[in-house]
Amino acid sequence: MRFQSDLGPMDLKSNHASPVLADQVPVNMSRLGRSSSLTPYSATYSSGLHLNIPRRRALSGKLDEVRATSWLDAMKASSPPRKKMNMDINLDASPAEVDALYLSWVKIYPSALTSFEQITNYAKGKKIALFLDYDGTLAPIVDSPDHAFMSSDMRAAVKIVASYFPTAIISGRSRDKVHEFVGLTELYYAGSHGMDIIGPLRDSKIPSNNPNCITSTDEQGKEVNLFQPASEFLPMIDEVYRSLMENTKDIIGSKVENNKFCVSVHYRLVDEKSWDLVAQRVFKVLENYPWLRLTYGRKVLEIRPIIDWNKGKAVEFLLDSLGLNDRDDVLPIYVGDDRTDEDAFKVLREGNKGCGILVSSAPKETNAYYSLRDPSEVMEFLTSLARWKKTEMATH
Ligand SMILES: O=P(O)(O)OC[C@H]1O[C@H](O[C@H]2O[C@H](CO)[C@@H](O)[C@H](O)[C@H]2O)[C@H](O)[C@@H](O)[C@@H]1O
Repeated sequence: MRFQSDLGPMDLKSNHASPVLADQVPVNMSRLGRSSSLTPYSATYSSGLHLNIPRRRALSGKLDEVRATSWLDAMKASSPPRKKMNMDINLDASPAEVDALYLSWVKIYPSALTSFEQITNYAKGKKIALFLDYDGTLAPIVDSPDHAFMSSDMRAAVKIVASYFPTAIISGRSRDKVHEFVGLTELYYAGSHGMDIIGPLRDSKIPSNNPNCITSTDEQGKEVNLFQPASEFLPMIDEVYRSLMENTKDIIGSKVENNKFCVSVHYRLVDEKSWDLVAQRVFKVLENYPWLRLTYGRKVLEIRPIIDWNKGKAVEFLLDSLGLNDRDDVLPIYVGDDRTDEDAFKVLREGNKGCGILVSSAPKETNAYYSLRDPSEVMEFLTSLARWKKTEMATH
């Protein structure tokens, strides 16, 4: 299966000249191993997915300076106001130029709504598996992370689509929090960027001796697989959460969120003049935690274990648990809006497995094949998918 845009097969390298900063930046290169009681480990489950702690390289002080500047640039560029677009685009562009840029971008990453027929043509005779990000995808981005509610219409759309296709929510939030927001029991949930997964129980390939994967029961008493590849990091994450709270408490507007296996430091409500202060404080705290790394999302710095695990691996894990991985008769669709969703888009693109749909109203470098402007278009897409399936079932 090969997805193709209106302009022909995707060639990411030639689409955009200047990719944004690489997000997998390990922190505290210089104090490697000083304060951690953890030893490097490598875990695996039998489908061939590996959890590796990457080797660290020493960085000079000069490089550290470059890194800090790059982070500030990245922080400024994340979730840009519409008139500024993002750092791939000329910052001085006028609204008309911005619109023109969007129109040429959407030719490369066509709307999943206007390309709906193309998508359902791929899906004919296949089983769709649906993966949905939460913030910015099912719920609009709002100032306060505690108030990122999804609408009841969106909930109804997710519920109906999940009645036709296996559906999972994959979020950077803690699994409990995102489950609470979504409020549907019929879905699978992966929180902490995939480091906390509740998936289906099957006579799966996961070896029973894998300490990160246990059989558990969900709130309904149903048996499920609980996979927590970063469980060893729990005390460290709690500690760093407290330390970040303490060290940022004087920065007005900053907010630290405990997402169980990762921590978010929000700066959406911080005066832009203090963004470098936020970055400095976060770097300072992380100096003591060589086994944690920093990534970023929409006006948020995210601190997480350095294990080789992400939303892409979570998609593979869930497909595997569902018995749907590496099958020609399966079409996984992943819908997400942020940098961490790119890992999932990449897995689907590289394995020619399925399609990623980026939710964005601004041009962005992406590994997705299609785009949707905002959560309201996501809702329309989900509703259309359910309607299409219903008709297909009635006519076959
Ligand atoms: O993977 P996701 O479900 O997209 O989670 C990523 C982060 O989402 C949340 O932060 C973002 O949404 C907030 C509410 O709209 C917004 O205020 C914030 O600026 C955004 O970055 C969540 O609060 C984070 O913990 C997640 O890491």
